[in-house]
Amino acid sequence: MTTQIKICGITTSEAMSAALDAGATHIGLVYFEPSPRHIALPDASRLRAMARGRAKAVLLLVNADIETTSRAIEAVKPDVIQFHGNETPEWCALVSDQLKLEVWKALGVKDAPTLAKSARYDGKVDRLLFDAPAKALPGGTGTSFDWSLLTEFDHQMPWGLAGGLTPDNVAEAIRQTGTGLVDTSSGVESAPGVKDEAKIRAFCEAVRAA
Ligand SMILES: O=C(O)c1ccccc1NCC(=O)[C@H](O)[C@H](O)COP(=O)(O)O
Repeated sequence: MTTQIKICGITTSEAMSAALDAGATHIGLVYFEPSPRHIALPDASRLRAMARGRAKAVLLLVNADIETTSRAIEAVKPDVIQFHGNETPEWCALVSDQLKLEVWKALGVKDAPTLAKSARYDGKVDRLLFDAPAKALPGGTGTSFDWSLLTEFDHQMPWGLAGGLTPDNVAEAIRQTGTGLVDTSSGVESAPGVKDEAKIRAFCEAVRAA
């Protein structure tokens, strides 16, 4: 099975071109001001247009209110909304039903009980994205969690793996977890928020070789 690749936190057309040319299947655009990867809506819309027909555009929001959520979706017209805060299953389902968008929910995995709680989202979202627990920010932390928790988990719905993935460890992550989608941000950067085109290429090559 081909592993899907999400390169998250794209903020420039150069990084977008590098990710698309390297074969990313999903591009993440972060709309969350505290993040070093935050992007204004007009820029997100312009980058989103570059991805059209080549990769799915994933718009990330964190605990955004209804007005912000609607405004961001209207401006960017993403293929997928990724909720990366404390959004409830009911909120995710509402957005999915009303806006007819693919909805993902990211969850920070601390231990087996926190993973078990992800069942609340079964049937309410299209995919769960298992990430490292929040630090100063809820995502883009550059840290991994204990992948063995996933191998023991009874997955009931599509899911992906995020958190500290790099060109050097992604093959092992795929081997250990059997994930069908990997997501990286810090692991393909030279500094927080600055994407490194060579690392993007290396990451995608490592996934295909896994
Ligand atoms: O990337 C961010 O700055 C960010 C900030 C707030 C919420 C989510 C954020 N990123 C979400 C992602 O999907 C990242 O790719 C994921 O958390 C993995 O990040 P990393 O560990 O840096 O590879």
